[in-house]
Amino acid sequence: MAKKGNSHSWNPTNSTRHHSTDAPTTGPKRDPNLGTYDTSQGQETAVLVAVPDKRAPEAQTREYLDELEFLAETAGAQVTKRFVQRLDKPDIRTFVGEGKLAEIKAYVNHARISMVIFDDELSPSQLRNLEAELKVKIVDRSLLIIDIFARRAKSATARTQVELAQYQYLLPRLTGLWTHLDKQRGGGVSQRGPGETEIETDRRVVRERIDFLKEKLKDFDKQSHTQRKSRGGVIRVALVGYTNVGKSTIMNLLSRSDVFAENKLFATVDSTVRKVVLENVPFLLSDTVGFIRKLPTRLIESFKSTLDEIREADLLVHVVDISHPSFEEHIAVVNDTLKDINAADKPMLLVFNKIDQYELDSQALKKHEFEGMNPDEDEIPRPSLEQLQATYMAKMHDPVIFISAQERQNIDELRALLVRHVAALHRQRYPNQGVGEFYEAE
Ligand SMILES: Nc1nc2c(ncn2[C@@H]2O[C@H](COP(=O)(O)OP(=O)(O)OP(=O)(O)O)[C@@H](O)[C@H]2O)c(=O)[nH]1
Ligand SMILES: [Mg+2]
Repeated sequence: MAKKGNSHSWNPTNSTRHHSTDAPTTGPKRDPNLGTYDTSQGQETAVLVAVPDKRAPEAQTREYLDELEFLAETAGAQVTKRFVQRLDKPDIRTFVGEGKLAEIKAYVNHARISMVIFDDELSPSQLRNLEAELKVKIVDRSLLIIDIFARRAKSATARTQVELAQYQYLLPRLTGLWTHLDKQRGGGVSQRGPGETEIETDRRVVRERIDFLKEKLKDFDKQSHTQRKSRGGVIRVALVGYTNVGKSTIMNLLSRSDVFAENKLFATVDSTVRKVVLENVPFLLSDTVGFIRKLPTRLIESFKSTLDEIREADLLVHVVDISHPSFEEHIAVVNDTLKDINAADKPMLLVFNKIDQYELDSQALKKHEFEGMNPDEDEIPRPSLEQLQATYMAKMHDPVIFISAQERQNIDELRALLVRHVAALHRQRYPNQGVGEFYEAE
């Protein structure tokens, strides 16, 4: 069953930021092992900063920031303000321009904000400059996502993968922070500041840890490869999709299991595999980590073992949240990520989920229009669910189905669709074995 709205306090143990010799008197506690800080002290207050392209539509900018705010909330931070500056490209030194930075600084000081979150990955030097200027925690999109993953990862493999991503994020950022500290102490550029040796030591420690974690993951890979081989003879289906679209809810529905599902981003980080038998047709169903726009590449790389589940699947079930205004972009992000991990040319079923929510939202919009309130003038009128279905049935190459996992709408049709495709794949792959045989032999 889906658990809605569970709130957990954020408590990542290994947040890889804020490397500094001078521990602040208030704020996050320093991890003595690596000089990193735990960013989970109580409820954090945060502001969001985005630098959209000058031509980006207003509605898109708002949605990107909504998503960043959702990520921040998932990580336990309360967002109190958003700053947007339209530029051709972000400022190379401080991401935003001088004027905007002064505006952010004034607000951060006045409202006693503890963290500034940027909707992009910052370069090590941007990070250092912003930290020197704003004197609060600077978090970029990559770090925010890595921190959420750190909180969610449960299995040994997922935890090792997250730790690898954390150290890889940290490594290029060690220098910057030290140089900044040296300058504060009055050390000139030509002068070798104190800490020069320490940073080399730190770098070495981090590199060694990265090597160690990579080796450890290789061992896990070997183990899971053997495990997967022993599952031979049965078709493997993977649920894929953008984060928070309902993959785990569908997994629970189909396999009658109890996988953690909730209205937060990245509820699932570990992949789960269940054996499902529908109408005597057995297959393995795996629930996987959701995708998101601008997923840090290093995170994808370090999550290789988890993504193998997708790469080795015979059939992908691509779940889409049709009630989300950006669902089309989400489809594109998922398809691009599948390409990145070499899993794009697999047979796919498209499941448009949350039709109940789509209808609810449409009714609410109509009511607004009727009452003469139209808050979004740049918004294009919504097609009806029937119109959408017709469009997508005609437009997509893959089979399409519209469901509500929560309200159990069209679930029998989804099961029938799955059975048909799994049985066909089974006959193709194992021509000498009857579809039910594997199951019966067990
Ligand atoms: N209205 C509505 N909500 C749904 C439906 N299916 C799932 N949800 C809700 O959507 C939220 C996310 O569902 P999950 O199943 O956790 O989504 P997920 O794709 O596994 O998410 P991640 O693991 O975070 O990538 C939960 O609050 C679900 O209860 C649906 O058909 N309609
Ligand atoms: Mg999930």
